[in-house]
Amino acid sequence: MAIMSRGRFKRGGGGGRGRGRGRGGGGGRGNGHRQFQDDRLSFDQVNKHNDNFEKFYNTLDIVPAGPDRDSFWATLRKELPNSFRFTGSKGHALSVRENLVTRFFPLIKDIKHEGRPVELPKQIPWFPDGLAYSMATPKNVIRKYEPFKEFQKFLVSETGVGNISRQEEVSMIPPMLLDVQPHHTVLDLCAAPGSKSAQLVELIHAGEEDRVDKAIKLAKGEIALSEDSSNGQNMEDGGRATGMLVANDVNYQRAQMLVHQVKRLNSPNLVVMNHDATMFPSIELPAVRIPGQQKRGKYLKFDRILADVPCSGDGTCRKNPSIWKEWTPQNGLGLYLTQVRILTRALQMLKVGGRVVYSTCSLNPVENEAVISSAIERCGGVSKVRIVDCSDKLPNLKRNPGLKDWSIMNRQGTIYESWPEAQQYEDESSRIVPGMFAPESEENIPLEHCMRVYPHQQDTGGFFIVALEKLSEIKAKPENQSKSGNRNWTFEKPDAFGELLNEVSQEPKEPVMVPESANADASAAQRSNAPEETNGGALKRKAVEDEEAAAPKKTKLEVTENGDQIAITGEVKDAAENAPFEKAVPEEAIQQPQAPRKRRDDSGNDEAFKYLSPEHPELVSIYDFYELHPSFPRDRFLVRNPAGDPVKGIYYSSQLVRDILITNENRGMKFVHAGVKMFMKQDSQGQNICRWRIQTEGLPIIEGWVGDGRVVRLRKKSTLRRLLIEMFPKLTTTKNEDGTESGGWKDLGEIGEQIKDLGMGCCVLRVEASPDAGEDEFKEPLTLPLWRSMHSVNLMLPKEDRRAMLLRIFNEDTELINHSDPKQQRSDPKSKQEPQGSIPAENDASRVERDIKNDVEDDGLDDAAGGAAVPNTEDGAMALEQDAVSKKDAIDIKRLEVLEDEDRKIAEAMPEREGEGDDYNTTV
Ligand SMILES: C[S@@+](CC[C@H](N)C(=O)[O-])C[C@H]1O[C@@H](n2cnc3c(N)ncnc32)[C@H](O)[C@@H]1O
Repeated sequence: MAIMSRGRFKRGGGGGRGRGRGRGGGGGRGNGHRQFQDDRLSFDQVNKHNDNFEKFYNTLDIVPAGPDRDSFWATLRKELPNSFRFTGSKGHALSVRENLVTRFFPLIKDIKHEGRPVELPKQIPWFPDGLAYSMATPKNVIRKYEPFKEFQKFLVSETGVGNISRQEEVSMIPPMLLDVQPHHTVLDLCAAPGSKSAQLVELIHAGEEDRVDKAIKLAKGEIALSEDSSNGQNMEDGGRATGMLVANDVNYQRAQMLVHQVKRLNSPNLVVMNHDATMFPSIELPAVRIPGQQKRGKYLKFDRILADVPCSGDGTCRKNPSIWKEWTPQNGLGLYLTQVRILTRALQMLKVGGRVVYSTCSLNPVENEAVISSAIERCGGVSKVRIVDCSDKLPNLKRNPGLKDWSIMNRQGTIYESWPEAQQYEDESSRIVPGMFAPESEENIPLEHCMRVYPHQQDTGGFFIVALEKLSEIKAKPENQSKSGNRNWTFEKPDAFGELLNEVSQEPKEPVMVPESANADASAAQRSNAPEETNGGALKRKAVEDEEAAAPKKTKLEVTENGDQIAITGEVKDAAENAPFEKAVPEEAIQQPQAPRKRRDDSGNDEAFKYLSPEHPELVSIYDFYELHPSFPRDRFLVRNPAGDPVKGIYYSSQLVRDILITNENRGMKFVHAGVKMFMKQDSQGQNICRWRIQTEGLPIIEGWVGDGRVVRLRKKSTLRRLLIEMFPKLTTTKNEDGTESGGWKDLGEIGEQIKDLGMGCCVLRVEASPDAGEDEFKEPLTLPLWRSMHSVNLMLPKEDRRAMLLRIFNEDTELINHSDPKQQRSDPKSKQEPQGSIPAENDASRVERDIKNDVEDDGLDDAAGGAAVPNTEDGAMALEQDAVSKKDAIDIKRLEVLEDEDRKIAEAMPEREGEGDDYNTTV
């Protein structure tokens, strides 16, 4: 039986707040059958013909005429299969997969749809370890066709807790070609809605669970140093991943969706930003002292960058059939310049030796090969930027090489073979420029190393992917001197003298630097900037000035018509003014109408990120109560209010994220998310109770370092089952006639004694596992937060998560019993027995209610909690809060569904193509 692991890094937490509703979940929505028919009809009814679309790609001969081409068009006219992958550590992912195969394959095998037996999900042959599946039955059918109900429930619930990620098959390719390592600094420039960011975060945390386990055992002296055959693993920083993902999107609304998506990954190594990628600001690193010179900062360079750029998306017409009606050549032409700018900026911000993967879900060479050759030209040619030959990567992925030659179609449908031909007929206002055509042969750009994935090759959407490596420092040409911006451009061989000068000017100017202070071992940041080969190595390094450093402009506050104060960064305004064509930068990026409800500081940040001193008394009380091991880092706790006080929540981030947030404070950077919620304030009566309870989100990160005094160990499934079904089971025993005691803690199996002796407050429930587990035991470990009240104990899980776990572990759809609910207590005859001693109201209900309301408001949960009856015990209030969190998730997911499912909403979020008729460029 697969269950959630105790993973340090786990989507949805270590078994906690699963969001069992998943995007596009649809489970539980009424009216399913009618809806099901409607959706199917709309796909079938769309006219899937467009003369220009077909003429353009047939003329380009992207697929040779004959059966191949017929199959290409026929596949494009069919609905897209449903695909998903298993996530988390490999062992864990394999066990969830086993669940799919053993429990659901037999069910699916018997389903008939449209008179034919349904095909079982098939392993995607190119995806590593057989951990991704594709299923011919479209998503809509699975969502709404009654016989799939159980399978859909499984998909939704496993997606919710992060065991499964539902993602288009082709969308899984770009992150796989980035070759991400746990120490890498990674930037996802156009990240919303975030499916590739999720994959990248997983790759950064790959193997972390094992490394941290080992580091904990070492720190606690449970294994000797000699036993630690680290197998070449980097055990730096307690085995934690030292890398970072910066996930960015220019569109505020979509950046918020991105936050929602990636927040669930509970990664302390993640930052979400909201900038225009064409002029993404340079991120400053902490200053270091240079002997005899002034302090100076330097700029973060990335090991890996994903540029999954906005595109016309014609490879997605299986999912977005209205592309058939709306395709025009303008779509691709209009996006070219933005795409070149994004890729050029990516190359500037890349480390030498680092890698950019550029991808689109468009088939149009103007958005693909032309962008690659134009960006390489702008950055100094093939001696500076190399196209990586990935033909030996993902060996089972069928693909075509990139095009070496192509033609351009103008707005009227006229096709040009070359720039001189276009120049003859196109007027000054035309968008067509020399860079849109195939490069000159002297440029020697091996475009065949690009990768084209066509829909008929493995029954997917269409996709373009290429990996680029930076060979040396670059100085990008001004746009008006390059083929993407100069209509009179002609190829000139980079002259050797100019090259030399260029290289000399790029030479590191600085002597060897040393960290500013011992604490400037704060040099996660410095290590992060070390060249690829030496990363993770010495602290001493040479400073490389980022000549292309783009400083974010200071934020200016302007007042809108309705009186709201909004922040306008000069930088975004510049982006708008220099926009390659109208609407290149979404209106809302300039004047963000839905800008955050609370502007919390003057820097333009939606959020304040203030780090606490490791000696802060509240933190000290936490270390003491939870007996936190001294090896757990104490300088990475932050709060999210401008005053920097631990009022409601304490968050945790990685060291590099901390360095970056601190150094870039008040630089006009738009950080919209960072940090994992680790502790929440809980006002509790009773002495010696820590007022900070561990949050499910942060539990996997800290649980291994919590001292034995706050850990309860559970071995039996039956014990967990009881804790899942019963909320707040009483601990007080009942005296029997023969003088013995029963009930209460005595009914809690192997954890009874432990709980009885445990001081009140929050603790860690560690579910122990063994590979040769018996019937009533676990094969995989699991960790959950538990609350010990004076007279009861309770898993801190919302009801929905309890139900999802009961379903997953016990295959049970059981009613929950809430012992803190007076109504349920009345109807439960057991609860009428007089317990030993009286049970006073456990706490001051109004104070707890206020705490919870505050928490709720802090997280924007006010609506979710509104109207719910407030119970009159602390227990009940806690349950209310858990449910409120769960409802808030449901609301977020609803929002996400609306964004994803409604074409119009996506169109609004894709304003660069607004009015151009093509709104679909997401491949999720
Ligand atoms: C193809 S989608 C990205 C899909 C995403 N990588 C994923 O896997 O979920 C393109 C994204 O680029 C964003 N975008 C458009 N122009 C941008 C710009 N100039 N800078 C940054 N992001 C931009 C859009 O808002 C959109 O979310």
